[in-house]
Amino acid sequence: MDTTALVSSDQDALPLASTVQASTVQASTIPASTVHGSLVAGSPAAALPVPHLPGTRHPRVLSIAGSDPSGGAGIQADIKAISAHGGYAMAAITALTAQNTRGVREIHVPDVGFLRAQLEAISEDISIDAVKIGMLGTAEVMSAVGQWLAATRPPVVVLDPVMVATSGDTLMAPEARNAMLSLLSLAHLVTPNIPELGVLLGKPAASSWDEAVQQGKELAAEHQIRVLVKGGHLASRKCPDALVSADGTVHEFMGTRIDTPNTHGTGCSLSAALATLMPQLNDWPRSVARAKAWLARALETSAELAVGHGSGPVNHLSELWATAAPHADSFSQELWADCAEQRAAIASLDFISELAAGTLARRHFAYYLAQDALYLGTYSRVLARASALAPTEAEQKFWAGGAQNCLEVEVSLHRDWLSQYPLEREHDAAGLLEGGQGAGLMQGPVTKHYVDHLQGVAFSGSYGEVVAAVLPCYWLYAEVGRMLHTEYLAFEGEHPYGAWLQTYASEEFAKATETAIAILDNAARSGSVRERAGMKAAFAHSAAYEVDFFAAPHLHAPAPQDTQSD
Ligand SMILES: Nc1ncnc2c1ncn2[C@@H]1O[C@H](COP(=O)(O)OP(=O)(O)OP(=O)(O)O)[C@@H](O)[C@H]1O
Ligand SMILES: Cc1ncc(CO)c(N)n1
Repeated sequence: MDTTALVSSDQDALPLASTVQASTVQASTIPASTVHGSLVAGSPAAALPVPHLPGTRHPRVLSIAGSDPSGGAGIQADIKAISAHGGYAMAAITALTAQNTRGVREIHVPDVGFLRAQLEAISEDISIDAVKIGMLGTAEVMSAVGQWLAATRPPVVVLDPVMVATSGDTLMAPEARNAMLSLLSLAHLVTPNIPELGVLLGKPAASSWDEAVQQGKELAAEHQIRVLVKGGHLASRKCPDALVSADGTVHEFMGTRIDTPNTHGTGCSLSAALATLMPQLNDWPRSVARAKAWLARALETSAELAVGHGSGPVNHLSELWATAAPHADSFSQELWADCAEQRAAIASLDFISELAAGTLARRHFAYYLAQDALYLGTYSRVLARASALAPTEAEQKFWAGGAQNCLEVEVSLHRDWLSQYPLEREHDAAGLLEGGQGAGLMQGPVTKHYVDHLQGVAFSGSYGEVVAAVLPCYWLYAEVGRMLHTEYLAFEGEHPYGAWLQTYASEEFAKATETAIAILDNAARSGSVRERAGMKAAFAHSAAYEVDFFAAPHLHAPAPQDTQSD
């Protein structure tokens, strides 16, 4: 065949990698099936009984199509569309194309014997619930696929008679038309676009929707097949499709044309989606309605992908990503990166370096302990609020456990530490300390602002926001703990704050932090854009207060008194 026929005229400077041989499917070469009972070669698949539902939640769908390395059409699109609909995707490659969003440059059709080997390897081992057929390219390939279909008789076969790419480049040798016609009756559904419909009928392409539906009826009647006429190529604001049965019944699906250049692979994606939906729904009109609605969403959100400079791909996985956002797992990482400045600020605080070196003044340490005890009382209540808002029992328990721990740590701070590191006496006299063991300590300004912020979020924030507000206390504390513990281990001699620093090395606390981070990511994943913004703000405020909290002892601790050791 004329190899230039496979590529567009504006690409003809680029050679084809292989010379493609034409051959025609001979009806006599298609063996009668022994797989599905009494079916015989050539009996129109559309007239066959309704396919059985698969014995798995994930229909095993085979795409027999060409490869589009840019990922928007061909087997790459099919795999995404099948996966998007819950199917298990398989792919036997008929041809390799060198194409992008602008056009097709080269086509290489491997030895057809190898395609046969691929198909046989699959069907000899795996129960196939549906087959989607895309680019076949040559008559020889069509013949091989026809023979395999006739022998295997998959319960659902959707044939997209690919002839021309969205870019206008040719994907089927013109002389392969007859071979394509021979394949039609082996499919349960044939999905031509308007130009392909014309070619199959040997007529000019329809110039109106009514004419296209009329042509669909002619093709369905002539071959006794079910046809989905696609309106993507109409020059209209509407984008209808029509399901036409062999008996002439027409089921129209109205659609609004989505204003986007990203229509590369719409036909591939639609037919792969149909092949996956049909084994699940067992109803063609319902399958078409579902696939069309999905494709509309994939077209609407296609710009998000920002792939290429021509006609880009549709966003096959947009629905999946809306609930399992691609960046959701890294939302926590984003927050972590956003608070790099705060982390650096904490690391360079005198409080931290002096604590690590053992030179921290007792009064600074005492102030820190007292404020921590005060803080934990409120923090515990905010964790209890997270528990109340939690969507799952596991998360409810996690936060409730955290709330209880805080109270226990608060008690131990008073019992074990504040008694050893009491605040200055005249501050006690000034009312900063009321009662023994530091009960009724007065909140310093930072503690007050921090707990006000936490309480504000707890009062009016969403679950995600409450989680984001409480997370810096876990995460930054764990980070400070890791840092201090490393320094403590390297300390020579007896560290004056050794007993305290050892408590920082808690494995359990590190685990709890990981869980809290995972919960945050989960909440971010199911949250709206607005909620995620709220979460960011809540986290950033808390992170800033964490810095202030560690800085506070040097700024707000009572001045040293003559009798106090310092
Ligand atoms: N801009 C659009 N807005 C909404 N739906 C569209 C748009 N373009 C195509 N479609 C839909 O996409 C599906 C494929 O139609 P189309 O006629 O474009 O097939 P095709 O030419 O085989 O596709 P391909 O681009 O893969 O060659 C149909 O359901 C059609 O209605
Ligand atoms: C491989 C391949 N199949 C089909 C199409 C039709 O969109 C394409 N562009 N590329």
